[in-house]
Amino acid sequence: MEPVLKLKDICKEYRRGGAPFFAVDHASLEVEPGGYVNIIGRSGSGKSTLLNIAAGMLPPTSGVAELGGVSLTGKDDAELSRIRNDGIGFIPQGVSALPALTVLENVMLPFCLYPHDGDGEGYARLLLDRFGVADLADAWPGELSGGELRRVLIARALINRPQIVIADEPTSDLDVRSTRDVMEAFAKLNADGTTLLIVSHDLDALKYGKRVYTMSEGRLAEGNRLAL
Ligand SMILES: Nc1ncnc2c1ncn2[C@@H]1O[C@H](COP(=O)(O)OP(=O)(O)OP(=O)(O)O)[C@@H](O)[C@H]1O
Repeated sequence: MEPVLKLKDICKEYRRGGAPFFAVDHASLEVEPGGYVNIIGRSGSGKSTLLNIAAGMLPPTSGVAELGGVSLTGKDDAELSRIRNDGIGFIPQGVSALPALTVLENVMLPFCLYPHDGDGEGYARLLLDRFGVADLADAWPGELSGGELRRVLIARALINRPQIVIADEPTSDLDVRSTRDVMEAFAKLNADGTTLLIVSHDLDALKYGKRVYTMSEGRLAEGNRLAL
C-alpha cells in the first residue's frame, strides 16, 4: 500500500558560529494509511525541524518529502499552500489559534481559505462536538483552558479531511488530565482511520501509538532508543 507520507533521505543543514551542522541528518520515514507514528527525542535533537519538513512548512536541504505520492519539494508557494491546506492537518508547537476569531471561526479558517464544497460550519460544529468542546463555539481562544484549546486545534486540523494529521508536542504545556483527554482524542481519531504523526517528549504518549522512532542529533532510528 502506498504510504501517506514518505520522507526519503532528508537533510537540513544550518550554521552555528559559522560552522555548518545537520539539524536533520539523512532521515527516512514512511507512514502507512491508518498509521500512528510517534517521534521522540531529547530537546534539540531535530524533531521539530523534521516535522516542519514533513508538513511542507520548511524545505529540506536535500532529500524528498512526499504526501500521497506527490512531492512537497520543488513546488511554488501557491501550490504548496494548497497541498498543505487540504492534505495536511498540522498542529504546530505552542498556541496557534487566532485570538480575534471565535473558536468556530478558527476551526473553519482552513475551510474558508480556499473554495470547498460542503457544509464547513456544520462539519466544524460536529468536530467540536466530537472533542467535547461544542459549547465553546462562540468563545474566544483566550477564554479557553490549554486542554480545551488543544482540542479546538485538533478540530481545526481535521476540517478539510486531510490525508494525515501532524502534531508537534501537542501536550507539552498541559496538565495530566488534559494530556490524557488530548491523547485519547488522538487515539479515537486513529481508531476511526485518521493517519497520525506526532512528536512528543513524553514517553507516556507511546502507549497510544503504533510505531515509534527516536531522533538523536538529527538521526532518526526506529524504536524507543531513549529507554536504552
Ligand atoms: N533556523 C535555525 N537556524 C539555526 N539552527 C537551528 C534553526 N532551527 C533549529 N536549529 C537548531 O537545530 C537543532 C534542532 O532543533 P529542533 O527545534 O528541530 O529540535 P527539537 O528536537 O524539536 O527540540 P525541542 O524538543 O526542544 O523542541 C537545534 O540544535 C536547534 O538549535
